[in-house]
Amino acid sequence: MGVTPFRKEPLTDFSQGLNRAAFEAALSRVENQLGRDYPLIIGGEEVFTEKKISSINPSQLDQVIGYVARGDKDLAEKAIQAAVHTFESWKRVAPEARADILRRRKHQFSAWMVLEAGKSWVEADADTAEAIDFLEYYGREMIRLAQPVPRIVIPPWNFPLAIMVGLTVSSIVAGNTVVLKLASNTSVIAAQFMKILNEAGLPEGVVNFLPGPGGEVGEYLVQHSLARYISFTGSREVGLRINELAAKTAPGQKWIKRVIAEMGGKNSIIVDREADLEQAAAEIVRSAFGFCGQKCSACSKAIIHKDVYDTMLEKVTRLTQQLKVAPARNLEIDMGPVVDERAVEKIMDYIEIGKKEGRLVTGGGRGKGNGYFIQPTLFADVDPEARICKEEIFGPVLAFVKAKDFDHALAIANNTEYGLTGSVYSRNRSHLEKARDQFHVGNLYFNRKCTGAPPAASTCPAPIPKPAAPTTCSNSLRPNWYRKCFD
Ligand SMILES: NC(=O)c1ccc[n+]([C@@H]2O[C@H](COP(=O)([O-])OP(=O)(O)OC[C@H]3O[C@@H](n4cnc5c(N)ncnc54)[C@H](O)[C@@H]3O)[C@@H](O)[C@H]2O)c1
Ligand SMILES: N[C@@H](CCC=O)C(=O)O
Repeated sequence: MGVTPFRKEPLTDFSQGLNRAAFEAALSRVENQLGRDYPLIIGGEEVFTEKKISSINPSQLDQVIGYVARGDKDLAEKAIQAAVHTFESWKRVAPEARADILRRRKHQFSAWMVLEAGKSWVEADADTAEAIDFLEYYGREMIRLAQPVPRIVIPPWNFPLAIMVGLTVSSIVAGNTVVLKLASNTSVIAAQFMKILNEAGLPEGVVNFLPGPGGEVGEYLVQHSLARYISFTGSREVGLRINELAAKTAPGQKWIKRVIAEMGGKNSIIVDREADLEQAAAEIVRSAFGFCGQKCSACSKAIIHKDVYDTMLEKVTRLTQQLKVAPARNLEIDMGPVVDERAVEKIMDYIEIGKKEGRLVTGGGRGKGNGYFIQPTLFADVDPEARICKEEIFGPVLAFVKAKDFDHALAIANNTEYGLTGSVYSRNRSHLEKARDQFHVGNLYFNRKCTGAPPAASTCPAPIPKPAAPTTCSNSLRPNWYRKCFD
């Protein structure tokens, strides 16, 4: 049977009153459901536990989003046995991903993300659209995917719908069964998604829902003799630990475990002497401060040709100072809160480091309000060897670095152990060609921001050969692998 071609889910136009009203209504509906209890789901059975994960609204710390049951090693054992048991029947069934069920509740899922993850309306809408894209994409890709096995899926909290859905659905459409070990911060959104899978008619035991601490439940699953495939997205530190643990053979283990680990980034935008500076400035600000810089793809290093450095610094500073930081519940914000207290501490530590390594131009402190707000922060004249130029901060902190020429800019961009995304703004074709060869990243963009990779939809005029994979970014399951385009 033929399938219709993949089409990217359109984003919501919030300038339309009807769309704003529909989103407001979804927020109100979700607010009426706050504070509920959510069970684990193992082999289709709901399991409530004594210990619970309390999920709170990072924009408003006294608001509880929900209480989610907390897995432990015994429950992890049950979940893996359920996945192995169900695998025997599921591997013979070829289901379709039912994107329509999620599409009908689009705003509702986005509303959960506004409240639980602190995403702005626009960022939450894009996350939901990407989740729908993954359902559509993997529904079509199922026949090309690997031999089925029981899988462990470990997503991060920062794309609480899109990445969790992408990792889970890419597994199940190919006939795998899944133990889904969630990030605790955003487990209510995932609990809502479990309801959708149930409604779509997914048999019990195909996806087993297991929130719980990474060090305890995650490591137990990864080391289990029956775990055969681990799909992980998260920090480099945890990804490398999982890779190491999975490489050790457990007693009774028959198969060599396979690990897909998509990890962190330290991403640069290069602005050349000949470039559209207005566009570059606006998009540096979006890439650096959209969702508070809490994207693996976020720009945290702006590398600027010396001839346009002062102009760019002035433009980016002005735009940064205009950003409105406030609770994510309101449409008219540019930045909501960061996700939790740990994130606040880590980011504020980096800001203190930045004060010693560069010149603080704007920001540098906590934002106002009863939430995890941090001001968008810009450091200028940062040395390429500075820590804030090399380490992933995962927050709203941007370093400006001056380059002598284009080759120097590329060398600064590549001066990191990460290799995830990067952009070049230039009108010089030979510089773009050079970047195409020498900029060491997984996703490279020309004259476009470095966040917001579209699943499956390539705008490249022609395919370009794939280079050796960067050491800390394995995107092998991602449909957007190594896209280099002019747009
Ligand atoms: N490359 C990508 O596509 C991509 C996408 C999104 C996020 N990220 C990265 O993810 C990070 C932010 O997400 P995070 O804070 O959730 O990351 P994290 O590594 O702290 O956690 C990711 C997941 O791993 C689990 N975990 C933690 N310790 C574990 C252990 N010892 N064993 C097994 N599982 C364990 C967590 O509970 C969570 O579910 C950033 O570094 C970001 O760059 C990468
Ligand atoms: N898909 C997102 C990155 C996900 C990581 O956090 C982007 O391309 O900006």
